[in-house]
Amino acid sequence: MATLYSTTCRSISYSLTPSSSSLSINGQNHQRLNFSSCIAKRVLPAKVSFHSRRNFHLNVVLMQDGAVATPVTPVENETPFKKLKDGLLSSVPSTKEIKEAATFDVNKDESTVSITVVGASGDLAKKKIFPALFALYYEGCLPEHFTIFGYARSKMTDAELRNMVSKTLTCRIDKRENCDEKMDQFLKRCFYHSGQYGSQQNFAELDKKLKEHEGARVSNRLFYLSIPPNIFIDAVKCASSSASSGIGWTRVIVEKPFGRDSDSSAALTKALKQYLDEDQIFRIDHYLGKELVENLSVLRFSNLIFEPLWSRQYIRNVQLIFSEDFGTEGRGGYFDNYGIIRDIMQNHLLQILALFAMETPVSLDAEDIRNEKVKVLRSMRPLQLDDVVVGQYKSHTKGGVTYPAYTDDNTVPKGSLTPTFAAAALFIDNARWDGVPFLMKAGKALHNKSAEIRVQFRHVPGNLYNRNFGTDLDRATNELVIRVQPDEAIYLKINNKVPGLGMRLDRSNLHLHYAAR
Ligand SMILES: NC(=O)C1=CN([C@@H]2O[C@H](COP(=O)(O)OP(=O)(O)OC[C@H]3O[C@@H](n4cnc5c(N)ncnc54)[C@H](OP(=O)(O)O)[C@@H]3O)[C@@H](O)[C@H]2O)C=CC1
Ligand SMILES: O=C1O[C@H](COP(=O)(O)O)[C@@H](O)[C@H](O)[C@H]1O
Repeated sequence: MATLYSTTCRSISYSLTPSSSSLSINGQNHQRLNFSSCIAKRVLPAKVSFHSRRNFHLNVVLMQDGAVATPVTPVENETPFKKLKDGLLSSVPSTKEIKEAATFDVNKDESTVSITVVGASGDLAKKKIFPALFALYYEGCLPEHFTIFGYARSKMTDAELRNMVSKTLTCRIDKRENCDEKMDQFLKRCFYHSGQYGSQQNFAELDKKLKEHEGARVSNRLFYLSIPPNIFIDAVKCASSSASSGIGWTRVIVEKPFGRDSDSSAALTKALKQYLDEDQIFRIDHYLGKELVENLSVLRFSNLIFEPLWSRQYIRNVQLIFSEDFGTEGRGGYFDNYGIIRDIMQNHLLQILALFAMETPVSLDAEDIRNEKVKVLRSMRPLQLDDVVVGQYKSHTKGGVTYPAYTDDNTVPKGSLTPTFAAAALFIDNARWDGVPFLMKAGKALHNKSAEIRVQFRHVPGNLYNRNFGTDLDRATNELVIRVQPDEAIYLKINNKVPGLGMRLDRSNLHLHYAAR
């Protein structure tokens, strides 16, 4: 049993059992969660964009859990690769295309790419960025001449960085050939420089080291900001003044959250633009690169059976669910300033919602998709406090192991009221979705790690078979489940006759299980 408080800090009770949980929003039981005990499969983000002196752009999207890094305004001299397709699978260049383009773009020019992971000692760098860079390397999609630098305040040698990174590298599931050898080669290309994020001198030292590796080649530089947002500007200022490339491009990948609210987001953009042009800034949301999120639009727009059902006429509610089975674990310095709504809902879940609910875009071009997403967002009703529940995880003991409360984390201020759990009912006031609740639920330190989209369809009116189910109408509702992670799957719950004599019905799953493909 966890105690939650609402946004006005009223105490309410929320019961959570290992197999399911039920949450009441607006007096209705909208939420049904099935927590399975699947083991989380680590996933990798990456979308790196290279740009040569000839202004040839290459957006490399390779990872099963890749991120979509998008400059907001289009860049001149666009090639087909430049147009990011905002998470649509069919729009992403194949590995072969990427390799060919990488060879054409970078190697022919004998240019080099230096990737600096700013905040290399942190969670994101360890869990996602280095593994993603290795996966790019493994697939042969990094240019011949590249160097990776970790940059953070922590004191570390190159060898210590390599040791840290090596613990998180994995080979992609189906390709293990030469993996150890490739890892060794990759690690040899990784270096570390310790420095403060606001120190011009420390970035100038980094610049010197980068130059040693780049030699006389055209040097393109990418800075990946894997740091808490409050130090983005310091780092960008120093990187652009003291460590940007003299004769190649310099680009910066910025992680979410892009501010705490509309004003701070605008202020962040304004501040970034003091040092960078818009086409140097790549904002990233790694959920858009997850396989099943990419597949969402394919599922909708290339299967005639789904699109006609995709509206208030047939859909009762849509649930967007994120849960993690671990807490902040030392990330409190960042997390406590943001909370679960800004950490997960406002970006990852909202992007999925927009992709789910948008009208058919004119084309798969990024601008066209963005336009449709914007329409969805503009049609959304401002969230009412009564439609939100927030909570914070407490300490509990399970199987003899005691798990800490959020406020037990040393990096979390004592007495913090920052929510680590939130559930909200959102509404899109347009012709397609009027009255359909989009239920978001996100939490840390819950029973399992998973991310799902659940689409619950309406009851069959006057269902002939009602009595075969008794009065439990929920049991008879069709449900489409898109399991983003772990163990990616799409399944449709249907009612079915139990084979044999008589007329007994049960629920069956029409299943697309990725692991079995
Ligand atoms: N973790 C994740 O899975 C994801 C994170 N993100 C985003 O990535 C960014 C980084 O996240 P994450 O890696 O989790 O963050 P961390 O809290 O792990 O911070 C990264 C590094 O930044 C430095 N740092 C931390 N706090 C401060 C501070 N107050 N002042 C100066 N330096 C600090 C630390 O390095 P040192 O002390 O060595 O300098 C730390 O190792 C955030 O914007 C987050 O939203 C996005 C998607 C997923
Ligand atoms: O953006 C974030 O995402 C991670 C979860 O990402 P996943 O790909 O592992 O599901 C989350 O842990 C982190 O708090 C948040 O900043």
